[in-house]
Amino acid sequence: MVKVPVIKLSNGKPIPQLGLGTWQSKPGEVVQAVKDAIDIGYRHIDCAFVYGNEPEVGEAISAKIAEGVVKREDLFITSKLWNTFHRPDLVRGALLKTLQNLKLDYLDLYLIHWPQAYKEEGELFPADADGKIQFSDVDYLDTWRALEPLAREGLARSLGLSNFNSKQVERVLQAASVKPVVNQVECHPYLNQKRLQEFCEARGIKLTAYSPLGSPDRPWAKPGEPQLMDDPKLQTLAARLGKTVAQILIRYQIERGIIVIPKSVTRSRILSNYQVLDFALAPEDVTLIDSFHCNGRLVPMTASLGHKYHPFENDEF
Ligand SMILES: NC(=O)C1=CN([C@@H]2O[C@H](COP(=O)(O)OP(=O)(O)OC[C@H]3O[C@@H](n4cnc5c(N)ncnc54)[C@H](OP(=O)(O)O)[C@@H]3O)[C@@H](O)[C@H]2O)C=CC1
Ligand SMILES: O=C1CO[C@H](CO)[C@@H](O)[C@@H]1O
Repeated sequence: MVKVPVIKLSNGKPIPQLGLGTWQSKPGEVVQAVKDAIDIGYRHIDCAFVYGNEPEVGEAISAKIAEGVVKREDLFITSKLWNTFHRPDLVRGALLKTLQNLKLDYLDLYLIHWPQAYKEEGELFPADADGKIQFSDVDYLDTWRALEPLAREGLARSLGLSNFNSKQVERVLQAASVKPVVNQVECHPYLNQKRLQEFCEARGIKLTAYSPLGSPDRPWAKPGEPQLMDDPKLQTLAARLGKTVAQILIRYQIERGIIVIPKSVTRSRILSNYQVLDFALAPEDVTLIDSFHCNGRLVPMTASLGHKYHPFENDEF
């Protein structure tokens, strides 16, 4: 099978352009999903503490290393610092906990999951009596400065951001001595992130596309809400090319030089999502898909609207 393209990050480290997402992959399903993915050829797994399944992802990784299918150095493992651990004195412990969960001694990439912090040392979604998330005003620059020594120590080979808007990215770049190399953001045809991609790439930061299939299992989707993969224009294109809509959506990001991390716990889909390496989209098809952009954000993080660092409230991109 054709190999997944590898992108060189601005710090010289390679990242496989296609990875497996793990949000909402239940502990009982994710062990097999990650094992299947590694058997199929995936070498990049996207994790996060808040997904609640790092121990099981780690179990699958350890099993495949023990079987001799892969070596640790063949894998690219990303995880993310959750919002309740932004306070500088909590950052090291959070990373060590993630490493312990994943049974690893280093991560390839550690991201600040969101720029906005939540009240520390309690629930991961600390809510008041009315169900409103309780914020913390820790500045993400202080969080970043706490991450830098951990990268120097080798606990994370690269550092990055997630859900940071262009102004927030710039603010980190101005303060950072270890530069962020990735910004992981929602990205698919309805929200193609063209401006953010251009902005970040001009500054040595690659985008990773999350929810590339439109996250049909997102918990806040309203019943009957149209799904990206059901879009008739995409279905027509997929039929013309003899591919599935999911394959078109994944290949779209590969054509654009964006890293892409579709999630599935279904072996047949994990396989077909990987079978995107032996065909290309014509430039006019990429342009056609680009034209579907409608600022259609599917992960708006409404729970923390009003936070001074909410990335999607005040700034254009
Ligand atoms: N940094 C951040 O804030 C965020 C990061 N992420 C990351 O990005 C990953 C991907 O995004 P996510 O929101 O999960 O959504 P995706 O867009 O990857 O969609 C996942 C859903 O699509 C289904 N699916 C997968 N492949 C196919 C296929 N070939 N045909 C039909 N349906 C398919 C999956 O079902 P099934 O599993 O049942 O097969 C699942 O329901 C996450 O898992 C996570 O790792 C996501 C959101 C936010
Ligand atoms: O990665 C993510 C998916 O789930 C979380 C909510 O539970 C989001 O906050 C986050 O962006």
